[in-house]
Amino acid sequence: MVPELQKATVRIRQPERVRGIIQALREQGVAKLQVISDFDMTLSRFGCNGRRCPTSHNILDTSRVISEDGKKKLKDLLHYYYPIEIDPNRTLEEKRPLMVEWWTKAHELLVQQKIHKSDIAQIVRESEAMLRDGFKEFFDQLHKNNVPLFIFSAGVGDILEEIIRQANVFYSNVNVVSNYMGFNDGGVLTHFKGPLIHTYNKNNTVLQGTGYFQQLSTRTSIILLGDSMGDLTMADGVPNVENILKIGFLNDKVEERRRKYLDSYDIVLESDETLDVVNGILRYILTQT
Ligand SMILES: Nc1ccn([C@@H]2O[C@H](COP(=O)(O)O)[C@@H](O)[C@H]2O)c(=O)n1
Repeated sequence: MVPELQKATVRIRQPERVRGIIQALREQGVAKLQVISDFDMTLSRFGCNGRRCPTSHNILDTSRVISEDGKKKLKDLLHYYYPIEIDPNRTLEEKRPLMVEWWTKAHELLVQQKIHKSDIAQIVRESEAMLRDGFKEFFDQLHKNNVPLFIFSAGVGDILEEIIRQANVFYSNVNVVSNYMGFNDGGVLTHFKGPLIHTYNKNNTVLQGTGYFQQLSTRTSIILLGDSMGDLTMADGVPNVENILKIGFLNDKVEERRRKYLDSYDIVLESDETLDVVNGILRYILTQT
């Protein structure tokens, strides 16, 4: 069916169920399909040559437009809050207020840096941002088949859009909801536009008023791509879901988090820096029989 599912990085708790969902997605056809994806560490790489790749926040935090003092403070926040974000022993209820705290403090520090809108393209060009191997085939397949791709990100929208633009895959079928920067008339960052999106509120509550999923009410087949427990709720606002395939990238603390990921995602990809499996599934679904 999908040869890529034999890769050593693939783990599936219920293979028969997964086969059934993939078959149903194919039978329902391309006209009913939409893809909902996280960005950081899902469409972008987690690591490269033994080093961590930056998130959209990290790209900004470590860039030349941030003062040394600002960089230190942002790094301290990361070192304090990231272990909390990925801690498998804390509940989502415990994590939520702490994530709001992290994002709020980080955004306040960024606003103090007087970042210019016109610097963003260069900041991204100079960064180590990397999309996962196979990204071109992924974006191209969806675009050619008019399949909507909804990127739901707790990162920085302006940065991630620029990454996708510089990779030449920001096609008309791509829609992004994320934390966007607000600039004054002089092009200087003054605030982040609301509602604040963090790892654990990626659901309908922050999509109120966008009408995005309502416009796609005939797209009842879903492929969801994520890398955290928070990403599992990204499709909650989609009306009348018929079939949903949840694919999770397990990037960090693999052994500790494996059980939770296997219980929550249909397919778990362990330390896999590619989109091979996703592309294989899309090829199978999008191939007309
Ligand atoms: N100041 C921050 C805040 C968050 N992050 C990381 O960005 C990721 C974005 O969230 P997604 O759920 O959309 O992937 C998140 O995993 C945080 O670790 C950051 O680096 N700096």
